[in-house]
Amino acid sequence: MSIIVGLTGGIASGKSTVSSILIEKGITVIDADLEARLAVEKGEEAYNEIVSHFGEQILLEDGSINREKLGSVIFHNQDQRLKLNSIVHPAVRKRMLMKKEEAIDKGEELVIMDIPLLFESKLTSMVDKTIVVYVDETIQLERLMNRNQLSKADALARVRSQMPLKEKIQLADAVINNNGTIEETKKQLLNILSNWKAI
Ligand SMILES: CC(C)(COP(=O)(O)OP(=O)(O)OC[C@H]1O[C@@H](n2cnc3c(N)ncnc32)[C@H](O)[C@@H]1O)[C@@H](O)C(=O)NCCC(=O)NCCS
Ligand SMILES: Nc1ncnc2c1ncn2[C@@H]1O[C@H](COP(=O)(O)OP(=O)(O)OP(=O)(O)O)[C@@H](O)[C@H]1O
Repeated sequence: MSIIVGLTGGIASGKSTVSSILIEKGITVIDADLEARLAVEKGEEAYNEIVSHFGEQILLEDGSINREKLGSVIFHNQDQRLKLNSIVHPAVRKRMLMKKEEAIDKGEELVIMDIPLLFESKLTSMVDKTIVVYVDETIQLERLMNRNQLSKADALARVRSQMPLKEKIQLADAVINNNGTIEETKKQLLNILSNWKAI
């Protein structure tokens, strides 16, 4: 029997950091951000729909999607964000479910699905248990501004485009507090998984 864990949190709260710890241990992590990138590559259906809705000005010279530009549109405009979600999310869901089935078929005992919008998109039925990676908003903004070279206003717009982390905590089976060091985060993660007898 496989146990499927949904790993979520807020933007820049530390999901990828937690995922890397798991990947190092040889555990399969299915990454929604990665699947979303693949789903909008040139030639994919979602790519064509994005170009027809957002126009060719959303493309780079090589014809691929200018992610920085698309981000600056959708993180400041809810209607455009919902439109992009409606184009990309069905393809992402399909890819994620395929990967999950593959992992189950291989007999993997623990499978992690790293899904930033797990609660917003009501995808909890895809998983058995949920972990939220939490950080205080001040730390979240600092890390996001540093990682993406964003202004405070742009970072705040991205944070505000998601369900507040404090609400996600209420919905989670387990919470990792990632305000501290990565070592502290790792300890919490291993503790949760061993309580669930997942490792
Ligand atoms: C807007 C895009 C082009 C920006 O690309 P960029 O390379 O700068 O960011 P990346 O894809 O790595 O996402 C970074 C983080 O932003 C947040 N985020 C991304 N898309 C959204 C969204 N539609 N709503 C809220 N938060 C989002 C997530 O926390 C994600 O982990 C890209 O995020 C995108 O295509 N988003 C729509 C698909 C989506 O919802 N992806 C999230 C998981 S399915
Ligand atoms: N405990 C920590 N201490 C210091 N820096 C950290 C810690 N955890 C994560 N970071 C840094 O914070 C940033 C955000 O972390 P990470 O990329 O793991 O977040 P994420 O939740 O995967 O983000 P996104 O939603 O954008 O995909 C990264 O630059 C990462 O190196």
